[in-house]
Formats: sequence, structure tokens, C-alpha cells
Amino acid sequence: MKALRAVTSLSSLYLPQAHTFYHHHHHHLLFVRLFSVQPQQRQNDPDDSHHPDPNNSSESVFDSAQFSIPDTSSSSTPQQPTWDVNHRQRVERMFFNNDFHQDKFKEEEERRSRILARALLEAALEGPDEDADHDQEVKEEDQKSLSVGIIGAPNAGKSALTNFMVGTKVAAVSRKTNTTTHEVLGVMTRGDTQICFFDTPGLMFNGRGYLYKDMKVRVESAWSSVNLYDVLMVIFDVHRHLTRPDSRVIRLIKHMGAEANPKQMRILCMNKVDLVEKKKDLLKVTEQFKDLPGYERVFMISGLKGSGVEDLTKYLMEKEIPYGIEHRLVDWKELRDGSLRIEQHLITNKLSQRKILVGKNGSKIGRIGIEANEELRSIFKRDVHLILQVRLKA
Ligand SMILES: Nc1nc2c(ncn2[C@@H]2O[C@H](COP(=O)(O)OP(=O)(O)OP(=O)(O)O)[C@@H](O)[C@H]2O)c(=O)[nH]1
Repeated sequence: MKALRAVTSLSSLYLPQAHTFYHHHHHHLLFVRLFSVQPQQRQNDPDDSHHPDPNNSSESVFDSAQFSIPDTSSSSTPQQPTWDVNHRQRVERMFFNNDFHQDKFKEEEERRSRILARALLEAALEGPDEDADHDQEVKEEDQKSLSVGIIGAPNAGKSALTNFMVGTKVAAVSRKTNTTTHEVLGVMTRGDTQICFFDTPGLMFNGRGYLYKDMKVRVESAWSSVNLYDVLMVIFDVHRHLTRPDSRVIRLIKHMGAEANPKQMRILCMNKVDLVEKKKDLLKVTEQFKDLPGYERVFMISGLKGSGVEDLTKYLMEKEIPYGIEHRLVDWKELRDGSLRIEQHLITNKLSQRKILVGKNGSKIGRIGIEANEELRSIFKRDVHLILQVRLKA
């Protein structure tokens, strides 16, 4: 039974739980290692080309028997964040110069999010401008983008964090107050993934000079659009929280963490840890918010000095794995030699999601499989033969 539970909760392997900063070291090693994993002897099904049905393609299958797990001692140097001014400018042109400043309702927000996704993709795919760098070529099917909404009180450190992540100062003048327009704070490009950070103003400190009616509409519209982000990052000033707690901030943290949202990952960032002298105090704060199931994870960071930011970035980069994937345990049995054989399907609705999960020549499902296999082995303390298959919902 325990085995069954462990396997059915395979999803938790891709979506680490809160408190995982305790296991961070382990996780980091895995992450580094997984990037160097390559299939050993992937068998190409000669029939592949004749099968338009993507569920029959061999690259969508991970079979642990085909992999060897490389040495943990090798590590790679993390890439530096790059700030692609051209992408940002194009996105801004396409996205914000249109008529989005009129506050409309949900359809409008959804339309906006679709347009943004397309704009990001197009910006990434367009040929380089005359003065653009020629360093990257990203094919459409390899391009991934992740939208991250950042919620925090004024002064929580949203800009400082984004600036640190994207590696360049975001023009402070471009930020408006008294508006619920969700502005792009910055776009970070690493390899084939773009992470777009949005400001989400108007959510808590909404009483700045609006007539009540107008304000109410704006606040509602701001809340509904928050649900469109892949990731929601709630950020607060932990130094201030320890010295002068703000009940509105506490309410926001609790509200956002109250319930898990299956369509959105939420993380809590304790910012400005550099100002906290007694690090023990940080644990007190973690303790205070530990019963909030809505947060996948808590990060302790200094957006200004950068501590913890690399972890956060890595964590976000892993989120290219789409949410809402169904896991189906197809078969599991104990073999005579004591090992386990587990077969699991990952089922997605969309071809695009399937592509992301499979990765180039099966690299992503391979990575997931290796990680899952290791975890299962350490849970069961025995050899595990794991077979994963990515399928499209029929
Ligand atoms: N010591 C320290 N100061 C920080 C940190 N992050 C931000 N700050 C400072 O806190 C102040 C507010 O930071 P911002 O990044 O502008 O905050 P914001 O959330 O974007 O604020 P609004 O624009 O009002 O929404 C600035 O003076 C930053 O320098 C941090 O990690 N450590």
C-alpha cells in the first residue's frame, strides 16, 4: 500500500513540497546530474515514421533499463541570467501599446494572456534585429515560457528581485502606481526557456485615490487575472515582518496560501534576509506560515544581495513541466529477485504539453524518469525498473 501511495504521488517529485529547502542540497545535486543524463541505447522504433499517433512514438517512453546514472561528482557551472532587451521591447510593443489599458473583464484578461504568450513566442522566434545578438536560435517546439506574477506590498522588494534575476535594471519610470495594469517587470531568458515576471498591483493597497466603485472593479479584475499566471510568487519583507508586522501583509500571505491551486504553483519568498541578524528568527517566521498548504515551497532570499536567488531561478526553470498532468499507475509488481517493476503513464491534454514533457529526443521524460527512479529506489531500498510513458488524452 505504501508503495502504491508513493508511486501515485510521483507528481510530488516534480513539484517539491514546502519545506524542501531543508533537502535543497540533495535536490541541487540531482538537478545538476539530470542535465548530464543522456539515453544510453534508445531504441528507435522503425515504425515511428509510419505512425502519426504520437502515443506510439518511442521517444515518449522512459525505461530506466536504458539509462545509466552518471557520477554525481561532476557539476556544471550555472549559466548567468541574460537580459534580452529586444525581447522585452518587442513584447512591450505588441502587448502594451494596444488597447489593454481599458479595464475589462475576464475574457479580456484571458485574451491578454494568450496574446502575451504569443508575443513572447514570436519575439523569440523573429529573426534578430540589426543590432541584436546572434547568440540564440530557438525552434518553436523547443521554446518554453513561464509567466510569474509577483505579489507583494510596496517596498517588499519586487523590483530589486526582478532586477537581480534578469541582470539589468528595469526602468523604474516605467512602473506606474494607481493602476491594475500588469506590467512586465522583466524577462529572463536562459537557454530555451523564457520567464516573464509581472507586477500585480492593485491587489491589497487599493485605496489610493479611487472612487469606491471604480476601485472595486479594478480590484476584482486584478484578482481574476492573477489566476492566469503559471506561478504566483508572494514576496514579503521578512525584516519588517519581524520588527513591525503588517496585518495586511499577513492576511495576504495566509489568503494566498490557504488552498492549493492545481492550476498554479505558488511560492512564498521571505525577502531581505540580509537585514535579519539572528537567522533563527527566519525559522520562527517559517514556522508561523508552515500550515499553508497552498505554497509549494518557501524561499529565503535577498533580492538585493542575491542570496537564495539562484535557487529560486533554478526552481522556476524546472517549472517548464506543465501543470495538470494526470498520472496513471498502469502496473506494478514485485519481481522474484526482489526488485520492483513500475509502469506509469503521464497523460496530457495538449500536444504542446506532450512535446514539453517528452523533450528533445526524449530528454525531458528521461530526466524525469531518472529522478523518479532514484527517489523510488531510495524509498523502497531496492532496485526499481521504472517505465514512464507520456500519452495524449484520447
Ligand atoms: N537590504 C535589502 N534591501 C532590499 C532588498 N530588496 C529590496 N530592498 C530595498 O527595499 C526597497 C524597496 O525595494 P523595491 O524593489 O523597490 O520594492 P518594490 O516591491 O518593487 O516596491 P514598489 O515599487 O513600491 O511596489 C529599496 O530601497 C530596495 O533597495 C533586500 O533583499 N535586502
